[in-house]
Formats: sequence, C-alpha cells, structure tokens
Amino acid sequence: MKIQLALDRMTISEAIETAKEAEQYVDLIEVGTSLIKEYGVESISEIKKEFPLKPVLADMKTFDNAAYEFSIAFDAGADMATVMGAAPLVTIETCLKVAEENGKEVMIDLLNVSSEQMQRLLSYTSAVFCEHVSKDEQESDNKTMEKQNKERLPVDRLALAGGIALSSLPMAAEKNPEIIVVGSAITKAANIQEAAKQMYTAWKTIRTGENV
Ligand SMILES: O=C(CO)[C@H](O)[C@H](O)COP(=O)(O)O
Repeated sequence: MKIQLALDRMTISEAIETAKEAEQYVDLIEVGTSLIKEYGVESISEIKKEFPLKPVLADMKTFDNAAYEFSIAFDAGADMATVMGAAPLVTIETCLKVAEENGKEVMIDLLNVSSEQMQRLLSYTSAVFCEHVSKDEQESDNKTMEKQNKERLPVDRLALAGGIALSSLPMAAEKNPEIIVVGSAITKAANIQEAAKQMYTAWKTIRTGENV
C-alpha cells in the first residue's frame, strides 16, 4: 500500500526540494534513472543524506555488470535497486545475491519481459516485481496503466509504475500492489505538496475504504 515518489528529469537540488514537499505523503523515494545517468551515484548519496529515515530506491535499471552496479548503488546509500527483468538470469541472480549480502532489496522492472521470461522470474520470491508502462510508450502510443493487462501477476510483491495519476488508482487497487510508483503526477504539479497529499488521501481511501 506504499507510495514511491519517482524523481526524474531534474537536478539533484530540485529533487531534494521536490521530495521535501512530498515527504510526509510518500513511503519511499526513488532516485530516477535520469538523475543517476546525469549526475551519477552522487544523486543517490545526496538524496539519502537528506532523507536518512526514508527508504531510497535507486532506479539503476541494471542490465549487465550486476555486482558492480548494485554495489555502487548500495554503497551510495540505496535501500533498494532495480534490475531489468529482461536481463540474463545470471544478472538478476547476482543482483539478488548482492542485495542479500548487504541487507537490501531488489525490484525487478518488467518492461518488455516475455511471458517465457516471466515464468522464469517467478522463482525470485524475495523481489518486488514492477509492472511498468514506459515513458516512451506513454508519450508515443498513449499507453496507460489502465490499458495494461488486467490480470494480476502471481507474485507476492507487486509494484505498478508508469504514468500513474489519480484516475489510475481504482484500477491499480484491483491488482493489490505493495507499491505504486508515482512520478510526474506529483513532481510536475503546480503544487507538489497538494498533489502528493491528494494522491496519498485517494490511495489510502481506496485501499482501506476509510477516509483519511
Ligand atoms: O521508471 C521511470 C521512468 O523510466 C519512472 O520512475 C516511472 O515512469 C514513474 O514516473 P511517471 O509517473 O512520471 O511515469
């Protein structure tokens, strides 16, 4: 039932200011791939330094070189990091091993994962599996979470990401995810704090059936 705030396409200081606005309404902070690519692992360490009590996810989107990439993410302070589910299984297994050795967690990004590969991934029961509508598909094909497969994956730990807005929440709730990842709907809002509060209130209300 957690909300993960995704910070993308901004500077590190803008990311910190954005996260401060939304902090009380989100459970995890994601250092987006765009920040890591533009500013390096310093984006992870700077954000973790500002929010030592919030779990921080590094959206590494690792596809190869797993031990190196996951080690630098965890050394920089990340509590969880992402690996692409379409990667070779040895890569994903290395990520899980490095995470376990460091007492950290793995999110497997299911972007473009075939059904055959999905079957193989199901044995990684400690991971969070993230159903993801990519930014490019959102922008060029108008693809949305609502148009995704309605069937829930048979996994214990599910996350949903990609263009999630207030209107997506009823459908998202039907899949009973552990985490919803929300980026632009909060970070691009005119009033970030208000958008985060609305997301939090709507999500908790839908999930618990109680007004909060
Ligand atoms: O992984 C990502 C981009 O690759 C983002 O974290 C994810 O798409 C959430 O952001 P938004 O809600 O803006 O789509």
